[in-house]
Amino acid sequence: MCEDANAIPPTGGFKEVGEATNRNIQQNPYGPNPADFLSNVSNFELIESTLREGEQFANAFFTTEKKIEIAKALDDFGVDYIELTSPVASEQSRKDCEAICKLGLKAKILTHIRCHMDDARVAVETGVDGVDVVIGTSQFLRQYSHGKDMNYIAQSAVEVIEFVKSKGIEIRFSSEDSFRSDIVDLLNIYRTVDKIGVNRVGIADTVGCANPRQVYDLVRTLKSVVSCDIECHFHNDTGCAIANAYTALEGGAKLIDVSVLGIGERNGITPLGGLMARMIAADRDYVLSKYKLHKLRDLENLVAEAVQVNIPFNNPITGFCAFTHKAGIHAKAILANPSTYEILNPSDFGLTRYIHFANRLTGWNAIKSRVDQLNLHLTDDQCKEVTTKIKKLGDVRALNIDDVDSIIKNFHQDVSSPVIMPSGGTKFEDFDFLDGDLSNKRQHI
Ligand SMILES: CC(=O)SCCNC(=O)CCNC(=O)[C@H](O)C(C)(C)COP(=O)(O)OP(=O)(O)OC[C@H]1O[C@@H](n2cnc3c(N)ncnc32)[C@H](O)[C@@H]1OP(=O)(O)O
Ligand SMILES: O=C(O)CCC(=O)C(=O)O
Ligand SMILES: [Zn+2]
Repeated sequence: MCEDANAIPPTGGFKEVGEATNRNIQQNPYGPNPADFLSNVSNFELIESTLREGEQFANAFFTTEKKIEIAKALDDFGVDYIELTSPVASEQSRKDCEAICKLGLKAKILTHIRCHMDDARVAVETGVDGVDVVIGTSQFLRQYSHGKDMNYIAQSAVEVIEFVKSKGIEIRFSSEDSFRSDIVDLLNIYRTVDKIGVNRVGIADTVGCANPRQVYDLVRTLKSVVSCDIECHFHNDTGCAIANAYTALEGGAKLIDVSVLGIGERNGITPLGGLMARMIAADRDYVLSKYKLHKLRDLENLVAEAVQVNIPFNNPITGFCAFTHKAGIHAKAILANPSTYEILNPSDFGLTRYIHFANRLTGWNAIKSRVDQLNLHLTDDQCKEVTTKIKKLGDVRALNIDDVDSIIKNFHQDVSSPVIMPSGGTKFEDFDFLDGDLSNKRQHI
């Protein structure tokens, strides 16, 4: 049976291509597409917004101490930027921003403000490394939020950007609700702010309406009119936040906004963990060189506890069954080579895989590996026979690991010292020992 995930060759499961030389070239089919010549899939950065967008999550209330703990954990994980709530949101928000700036973290600290000089004046005094400025450009927001036209937006953007730049700190300009904004308006405003030396421009899918093709097209178009970096922010209302982030990088965006578990307004934004899952499939070396992935689970637990939610069962990487294999066909192949049914290697995240064999979908290969683990000796035919018994009980009720182990041990005992019945047959005590809870049904391999 397979030892652990470290036994998988790093390129396990990938196609070998290239016959021109004697060497076979290993190519990752899930990596950057050479046709995306502007792609930043292997060169992306993270703007971590748990302490800004995440604070807008319905359940979030972060004390100063909790913010500091989260900021330190994010920094330790290796995020490039940490974005904080606007210092004009409240007195405590400003003080917290100043306190986090004083921590001396490796990550650059940003604060997020409206496109207004009143906010900018406060922001630059907090000690941040950069300011993220945003203003709505869609008809909806222009009419119902701030009520300003594109000329006014351009003027105030230039004023705020020049002011922040004069303080020697980074400045990003973003249009809110970009995907429901007029493309000509968007390109004009981005061209204007790029000309005056903004560090980054941002695209925001504020309502989560965009799909990956729209994202790719907008990023590619924007890339052709600005020379600065492009940052993207995706809400997850229609379930595209991770896919949109990936496609944005393919199109040439450089920075992606994320939050731990995706917490944010409504159902949130691109989750840090989910994006890590996507990116490690694309470029494992790059991701491992930058981010301490084995800290992900603790980081998610920290934030989940702070905002009083559970880690979703189907969360990428850290969902309780993210590396659990159940059906017999899967289990057999996984035991032979985990790459058969895993695109991610759990050991990259400090995690382990499991075979769930205590159920009626199990197969004799999984049971045989359990027999081996129990240090018992049964022939293949005997393993098949005991598997039939396990499946039979599995048809009656949910099983746990003790159920299966008891069936195996009894079977083993009987075949080792058979009870001779009057008819000359062999009797097995089948299921009379079965009891216990239904937890712990998994076999760790
Ligand atoms: C999509 C996003 O997530 S953007 C980030 C959202 N973040 C926040 O809202 C931070 C927390 N917010 C707050 O604490 C408050 O909303 C504050 C302090 C920013 C403003 O509070 P108030 O002055 O009481 O205004 P209120 O919240 O009711 O309305 C927002 C105001 O900002 C204006 N505004 C909204 N967006 C922008 C913008 N991008 N640039 C400039 N002004 C804006 C609105 O016109 C409105 O102004 P009004 O006073 O003329 O009505
Ligand atoms: O500043 C940004 O780019 C995004 C702001 C935001 O949270 C949003 O538009 O959803
Ligand atoms: Zn948002």
